[in-house]
Amino acid sequence: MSGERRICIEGGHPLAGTVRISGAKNAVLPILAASLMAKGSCRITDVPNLTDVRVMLEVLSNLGAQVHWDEGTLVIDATEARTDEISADLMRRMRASNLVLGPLLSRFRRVKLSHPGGCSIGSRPMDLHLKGLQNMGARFEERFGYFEVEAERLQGADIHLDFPSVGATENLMMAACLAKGTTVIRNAAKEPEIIDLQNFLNALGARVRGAGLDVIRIDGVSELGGGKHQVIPDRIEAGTFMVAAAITEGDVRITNVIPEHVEPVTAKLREAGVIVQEENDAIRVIGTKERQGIDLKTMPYPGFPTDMQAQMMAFLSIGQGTSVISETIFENRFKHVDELRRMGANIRLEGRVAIVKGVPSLSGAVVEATDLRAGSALILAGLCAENGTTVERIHHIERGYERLVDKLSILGAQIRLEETIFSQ
Ligand SMILES: CC(=O)N[C@H]1[C@@H](OP(=O)(O)OP(=O)(O)OC[C@H]2O[C@@H](n3ccc(=O)[nH]c3=O)[C@H](O)[C@@H]2O)O[C@H](CO)[C@@H](O)[C@@H]1O
Ligand SMILES: C=C(OP(=O)(O)O)C(=O)O
Repeated sequence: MSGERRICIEGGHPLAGTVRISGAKNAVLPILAASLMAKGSCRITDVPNLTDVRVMLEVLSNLGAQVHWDEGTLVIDATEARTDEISADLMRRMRASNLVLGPLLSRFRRVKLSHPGGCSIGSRPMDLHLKGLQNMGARFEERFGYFEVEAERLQGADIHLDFPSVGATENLMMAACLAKGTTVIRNAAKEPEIIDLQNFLNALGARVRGAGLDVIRIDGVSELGGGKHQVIPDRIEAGTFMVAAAITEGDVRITNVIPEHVEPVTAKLREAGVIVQEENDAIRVIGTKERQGIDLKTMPYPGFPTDMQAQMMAFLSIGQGTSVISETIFENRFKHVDELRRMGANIRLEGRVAIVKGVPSLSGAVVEATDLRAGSALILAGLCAENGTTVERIHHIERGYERLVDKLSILGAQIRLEETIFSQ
């Protein structure tokens, strides 16, 4: 038996009410990888139930970590963990599986993992991760699609990243925790998830400072123990709900948000005519008919996040203005354009720039989620389209949104999950 899941939406219902944001996927994944370095029990709360989290937990269990997960609280004890080959299948299922490289190398001095490969948004090489580890004394070989990386105890080093890569910053920060001496990472990524990782590592006894700035310093320690940590709210899920309120001309209060983390989205929605009211840890978004075309360019934090580009494009597809969207982070992150066109959007691509000419309305169609955020953009388009929309290949969406269909239903969306079972 095999099944095919899809999401069906009847558009045209303004969203209203309150929605709570889950813990951040991009914060919890490096935190789970980091827990492999701890000798002791780690208690992590606000862990979202996502496919990517489940895959990472499978990786941890296969490496001998004890994992207990109950209602958003995870207890992980990796005291008895060992280094082992990580199956190509697990590596393929989740890009962020490459985040175990730094922790395993640092603790066990040897690691073998298959290349996580590219994905539909770009080739996603790991050269910056490996170059940084080489600076710390690691040697690596790439054979038959596997990386074999080895080191004596890693040595602190002065590392300048050519680009503020999120994953490379995280891998090097984690590797440096158990290294001998001090590591300095310059031109580091400044995303909020990097600060969350620093807080987790320090709760385990690491000595990391500077996360959120260009330069991060890590004084190596000989061992990490257990600790407690609450994962920060997911700024991309929050941004997606902000656009959901705007695109349906609804009125939604979004709780468990750090407003500063979604500031780039807030600024662009306001520029486009949406009302956004900030509270301490909540945001209220009120959509209006007065939509303006805007220009936006994806940039490393605190610039506009690439992970919100597709959702904003769906929003800007409707209205009177023309918008210009430049994607500077990933070379192939416009796959949603063809699908939005199927729904009547008027979008022209010129290399890494999309020119979006607003249309009065979109019409429902059968469309395909080509990646995680492309999928959420199509759901947003479906929420305001005339007639019904069916979004297929939703396993991409389930990688990064916890209970998306339920949360949208509670806000008044006419949306349901459908499963067709085929017998073979
Ligand atoms: C699990 C997680 O946190 N994923 C996020 C993380 O991905 P990820 O950590 O993979 O993103 P990076 O910041 O590393 O990648 C950004 C750019 O740098 C390039 N690059 C990266 C590393 C390297 O060694 N060489 C290289 O050329 C990539 O191909 C890409 O073009 O940050 C991205 C950029 O904000 C987000 O879209 C992803 O949601
Ligand atoms: C690209 C994303 O994630 P990942 O790096 O896990 O593929 C994303 O969250 O939009």
